[in-house]
Amino acid sequence: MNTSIISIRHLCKEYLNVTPLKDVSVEIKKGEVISIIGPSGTGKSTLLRCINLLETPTKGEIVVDGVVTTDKKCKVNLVRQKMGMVFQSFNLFAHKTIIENIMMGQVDLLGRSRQEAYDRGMELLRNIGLADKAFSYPDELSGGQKQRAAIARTVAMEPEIILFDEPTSALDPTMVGEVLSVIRGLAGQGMTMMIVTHEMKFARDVSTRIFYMDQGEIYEDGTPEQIFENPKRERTRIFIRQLKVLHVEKISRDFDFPAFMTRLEEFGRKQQFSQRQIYAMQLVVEEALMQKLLPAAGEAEKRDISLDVEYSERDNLAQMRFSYHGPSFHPFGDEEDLSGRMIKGMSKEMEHKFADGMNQFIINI
Ligand SMILES: Nc1ncnc2c1ncn2[C@@H]1O[C@H](COP(=O)(O)OP(=O)(O)OP(=O)(O)O)[C@@H](O)[C@H]1O
Repeated sequence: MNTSIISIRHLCKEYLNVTPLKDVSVEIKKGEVISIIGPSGTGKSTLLRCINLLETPTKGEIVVDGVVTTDKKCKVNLVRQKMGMVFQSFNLFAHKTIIENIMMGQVDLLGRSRQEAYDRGMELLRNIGLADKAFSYPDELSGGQKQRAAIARTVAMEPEIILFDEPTSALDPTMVGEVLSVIRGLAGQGMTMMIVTHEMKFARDVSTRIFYMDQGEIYEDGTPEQIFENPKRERTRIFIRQLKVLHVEKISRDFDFPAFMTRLEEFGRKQQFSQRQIYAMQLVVEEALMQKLLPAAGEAEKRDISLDVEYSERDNLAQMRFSYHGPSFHPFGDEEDLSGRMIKGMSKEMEHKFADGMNQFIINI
C-alpha cells in the first residue's frame, strides 16, 4: 500500500530558549522502518514525542491514519492506541508482574478478557524467550529483559505504528543485541516503526529509510545506502565520517590511555569488530604506541603523533594508522623484536611509509 500512515506538515516545536523542531514536513508510509539519527540535541526525541502527543507542537499539523492529531478536538487516547511508544527507561510498573504489565492495557483499553490478554501476553513472551519471567517483577529482570518485556507490552496493544525513543541507550552493552534482535523481528513482520537510535549498524541493517536530523530539521532523508555510503549533503557527510573513523591527535605521555582503551572498545563494538579484532587493536596501542612510538619520540609534541582507526567493510578489516613527524622510524623495524613478531602474528598486514619528514605506520587487523 502506498498511502501515508503519518503526514507531518510544517511541524515546529519551541521552548523558551530552544527550538528543537524548526519546520518538519514528511510523509511516512505503512510498513516503513525509519531510523532517526543525528547529533545530540537536534530534535530527534522531540519529533517522536510530538507524533505521540506527549508534546504539543507549537505550529504545524500531524495526521495519523487519517486523524488530524494536532486538532484540539482529537481524542488523544484513540490516537495513542494506533501508536505504541517504547522509551529508553522501559516504563514498566514496578509493583506488577511482567504478565500483569502486559495484560493491563489489553484489558483496560482494548476490552479483552483477562484470559485473552493473558494468552496473548504469554504468546508474545514466548516469542522473545521471556515466558519463564512472566511472574517475575521488573526489578528481578536485567535491563535487556525489561526492555524486551516493554516491547511485548507495546506489541500486545496491536498498534499500527511503534515509535522507539533510544530503546538501547540505557542498557549495558552486553544487552543491546537482544533488544535489537526483537526490534529486527518486528521489522521482519512488516511493522511500521520509527526508531531514534545511536546504533548505526543496526539502523543501517534494519531500516528502509533514514532521517538524518540536524539543528531541528530532517536535513537528509534517504535509503540506508544513500545516508551511510553516499550522503548527499555536507553535514550528513561530516557526521557519517565521524562515525566511521576514530581520530585522536597530539598523543603524548600524558594521554589518558585507560579512557582511550575504553573508547577503542566502544568504537569497535559499534563497528561490529570481532572481539579478537578489538583485543588486537588494544594490543597494538599498548605495543606500538606506548612501548615504541612514545619512548622513541623524545619530545612527543614535536613528533605530533596521531591515530586513526577505521573499519573497511569491503575487506572486513580494522585499519589503524599512526602518523608522526620526525626521522624515518618503523616501530617494529627490528626483525628480532618480540612484540613486533607478536603484533605481526595478529595482523593481516603491516606497512611503514616515510615521506617529507612524515611517518605513517599502518596496520590492518
Ligand atoms: N521539555 C523541554 N523543555 C525545554 N527544552 C527541551 C525540552 N525537551 C527537550 N528540550 C531541548 O530541545 C532540544 C532537542 O532535544 P531532543 O531530546 O529532541 O534532542 P535529541 O536529538 O533527541 O538528542 P539526544 O540524541 O541527545 O537524545 C535540546 O536542546 C533539549 O535540551
